[in-house]
Amino acid sequence: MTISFIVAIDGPAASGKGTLARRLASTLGYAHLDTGALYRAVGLTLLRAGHAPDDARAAIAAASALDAATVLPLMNDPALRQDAVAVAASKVSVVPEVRAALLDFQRDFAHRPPHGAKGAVLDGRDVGTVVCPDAPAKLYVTADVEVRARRRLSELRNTGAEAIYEAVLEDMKVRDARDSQRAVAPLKPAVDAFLLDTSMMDADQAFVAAMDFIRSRPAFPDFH
Ligand SMILES: Nc1ncnc2c1ncn2[C@@H]1O[C@H](COP(=O)(O)OP(=O)(O)O)[C@@H](O)[C@H]1O
Ligand SMILES: Nc1ccn([C@@H]2O[C@H](COP(=O)(O)OP(=O)(O)O)[C@@H](O)[C@H]2O)c(=O)n1
Repeated sequence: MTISFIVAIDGPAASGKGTLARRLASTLGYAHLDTGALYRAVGLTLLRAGHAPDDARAAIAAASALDAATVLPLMNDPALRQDAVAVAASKVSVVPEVRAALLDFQRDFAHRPPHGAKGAVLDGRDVGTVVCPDAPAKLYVTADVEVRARRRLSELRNTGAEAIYEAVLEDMKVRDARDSQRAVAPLKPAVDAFLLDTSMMDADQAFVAAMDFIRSRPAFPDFH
């Protein structure tokens, strides 16, 4: 059985992880998992059931109830991209049992990617540090918070949402702080991660830099 080549991409909100991960996965023929969507799915489930996102018991129950059949339809729900759901995700994700309930799904995806893919690209906050600490290619994608807020602002406005820069910036700072200061699986670069600051890079430049890094990894199987 061939070993799945795992690419772990972590970083704060709107740094460009998802854009990069999707493009790397399609170029390499690998499967892609947006791990944030799992936490968003838990947050959205709570909001829709009328629970507060900091209701740990409800969050644990929702995370434990998620399986491939229930999470996949949620992953494509446009409501997942709302900022209120990102905030809810950030609140449920501080609960250790929520993280534990989602861990096997992420690891199974990475090590046995669907459709017989030869590798997997996972993006999130703790992929290179907790989910797949042995991943042969780890990237930490970041950008100045003002740059990220402007990117998230245009992303939200493109979905028709009313968004104000100052509010998006403030929300992002609060969420980044919660993600990096939490006791369990805090957001931080793995010691062996390639640091990619996209503040002055467009998506193409970030992609080229990431591909160069991945190709340089000793375990990277040539692909044609
Ligand atoms: N390098 C980049 N330069 C400019 N805009 C970018 C870049 N990477 C992504 N974007 C845009 O910024 C927004 C957030 O990117 P995304 O990949 O969703 O970030 P993340 O997954 O880290 O939250 C999206 O609208 C995306 O098109
Ligand atoms: N591996 C992950 C991915 C997301 N998350 C949480 O889920 C929230 C939403 O993640 P996301 O990747 O969808 O958020 P953006 O980076 O797209 O803004 C994050 O703010 C984290 O609090 C996490 O704790 N661990």
